[in-house]
Amino acid sequence: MTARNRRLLRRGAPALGVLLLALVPLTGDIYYQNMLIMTFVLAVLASGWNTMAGYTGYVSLGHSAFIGIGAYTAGVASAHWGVSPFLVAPLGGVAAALVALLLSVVTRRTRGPAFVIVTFALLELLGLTVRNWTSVTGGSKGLLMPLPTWGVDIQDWPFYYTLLGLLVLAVALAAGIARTKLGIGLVAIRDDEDKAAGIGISTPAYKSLAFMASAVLVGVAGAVYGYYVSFLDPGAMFDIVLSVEAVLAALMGGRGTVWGPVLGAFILEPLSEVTNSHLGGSDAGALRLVFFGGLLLAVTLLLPRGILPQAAEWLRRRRTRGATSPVGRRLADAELPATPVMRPRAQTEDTALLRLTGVSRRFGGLVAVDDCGFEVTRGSITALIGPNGSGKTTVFNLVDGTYPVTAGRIDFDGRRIDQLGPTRRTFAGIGRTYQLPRLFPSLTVLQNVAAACGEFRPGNLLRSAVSGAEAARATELLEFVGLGDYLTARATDLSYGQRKLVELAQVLMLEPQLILLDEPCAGINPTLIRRMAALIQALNRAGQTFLIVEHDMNFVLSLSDPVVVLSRGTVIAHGAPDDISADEQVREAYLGADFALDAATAGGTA
Ligand SMILES: Nc1ncnc2c1ncn2[C@@H]1O[C@H](COP(=O)(O)OP(=O)(O)OP(=O)(O)O)[C@@H](O)[C@H]1O
Repeated sequence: MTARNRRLLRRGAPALGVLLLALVPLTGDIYYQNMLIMTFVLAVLASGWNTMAGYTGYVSLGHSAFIGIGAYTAGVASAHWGVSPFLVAPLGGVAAALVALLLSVVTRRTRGPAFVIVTFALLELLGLTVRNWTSVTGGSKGLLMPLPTWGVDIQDWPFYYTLLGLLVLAVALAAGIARTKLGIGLVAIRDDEDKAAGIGISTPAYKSLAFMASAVLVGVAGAVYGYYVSFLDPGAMFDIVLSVEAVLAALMGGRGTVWGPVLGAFILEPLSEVTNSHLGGSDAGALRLVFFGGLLLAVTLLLPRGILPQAAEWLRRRRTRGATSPVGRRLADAELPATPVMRPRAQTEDTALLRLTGVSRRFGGLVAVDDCGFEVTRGSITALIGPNGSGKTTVFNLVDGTYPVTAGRIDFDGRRIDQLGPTRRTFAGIGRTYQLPRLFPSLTVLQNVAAACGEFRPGNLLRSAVSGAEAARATELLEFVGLGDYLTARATDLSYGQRKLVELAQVLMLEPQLILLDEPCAGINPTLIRRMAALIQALNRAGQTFLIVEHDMNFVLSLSDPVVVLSRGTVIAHGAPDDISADEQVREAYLGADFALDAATAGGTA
């Protein structure tokens, strides 16, 4: 299929689907009309859940709480003001979004299973509140909604078309988010939240926006749904089964995709109807829960990625069958392209860009860094070397804000930074790579680089994820590190060494003043080591400051000046490479008595 036909199909199929759905009520079949109304509610709920769990990675088991919030907000408001619930339905969306905002603030440091439990608790808490706030909500007796004001001849059409409209909006919102910088940031958070914070993604703001987006339309749909069922019962409005169905729909169709949750809802709701009509008696509720729990288990085991991603993978394999992957090609030992121009930053008078003074870090009884102090001069390539476990990576983690210091202070560019969070240190001008590269596996190489942001500009969040000057810059940086041919490759398809180069390009995207490189040569082949050395030198000639941790002594001693040596978390030597390699204490603690610098293999840099 040509790209044009694919585009046509992508736009035409949804339009045709909406048109067909719009025609259903005209057939006059009440059974299917009601089934579709419930399907729309589930699809909006599943789509909202997907924005929180599929895009952002925060799995909620209480998402149906937003249905209840919307329904009760509209029910109480319409009773109070004596107006149609349709008119106050948007208030249901506002209330749901505000609760979602509160949830994002309360759970700022809560991840994984703890977050799941919080969302379940939220659902229970709201149900309890509604049950006990009798004067406003009617308590356990429930709340009667006003009767519809239209004639029986048009049946439930107003509910049907409003919910269909909400479903279209939900899909448009999910698709819109996926295309923006916000969306790419959410996927980065899902893949590796700490790393995302380290490349300048303001995770609290992104998560708050995502949570609100995941709740707002669910709240409006809840208001319409409440009016449709005509009676608000706390048990039904804050029902865990509805949450489980939404999770199941999204997982079945494809978590993290735009259409997966909708597809899942259109499969699941008819199934639910069947179980409803066949599972009667007093145990019907429990049996349905067991049925959907079992289905959830089956989907997780048999279709872990969901129908749409699995189908897309199958198509991709078919398309690329027999083709050789460009990713396996050896990087040429070619000339480097021109060094990218870095944005000049205002500088202070201080010649030391980074200064650690009396810094210590304990992990329980273990002192990983002990009264450590050294400076990184502007424009230098400073090496930080020392035996395994001497505290080098911990120093990096203290400088970039991954860990707080136990004692001492860290100054960067003339100001104290040890109280700042990781993202603010990134904005201050510190960029960092990792011993084991940490790229976002769900993003392409270009997206990985473009996701990095050196400052927070709220206006940017709704801009296209990878476009304009930013895309051009990310491409330029990838070409500079030698990976211009791999822009659309998945980060996970690259070799280990190539990932290290992408991570360097990602850091350069931040236009940092200081780059911390954690073992840039570990596990990569000699060609890439030479390329890495050439890149570092070219960037340094253009004014870039580096602090490098590395065990390849030929590489690091030929590249750096000065060299700082750590042993047991303390600086034991500091000086020029020749002095360091001749230092008795350093030889004894790290280099070995017979150490000699091999200029011929020194990263090709000698
Ligand atoms: N999060 C942590 N919790 C507990 N102990 C830690 C933690 N991080 C580091 N350590 C300990 O701190 C000490 C220093 O570790 P660190 O990784 O900083 O050493 P390193 O010099 O980078 O070692 P290598 O050269 O092997 O990478 C080690 O004993 C390590 O086990």
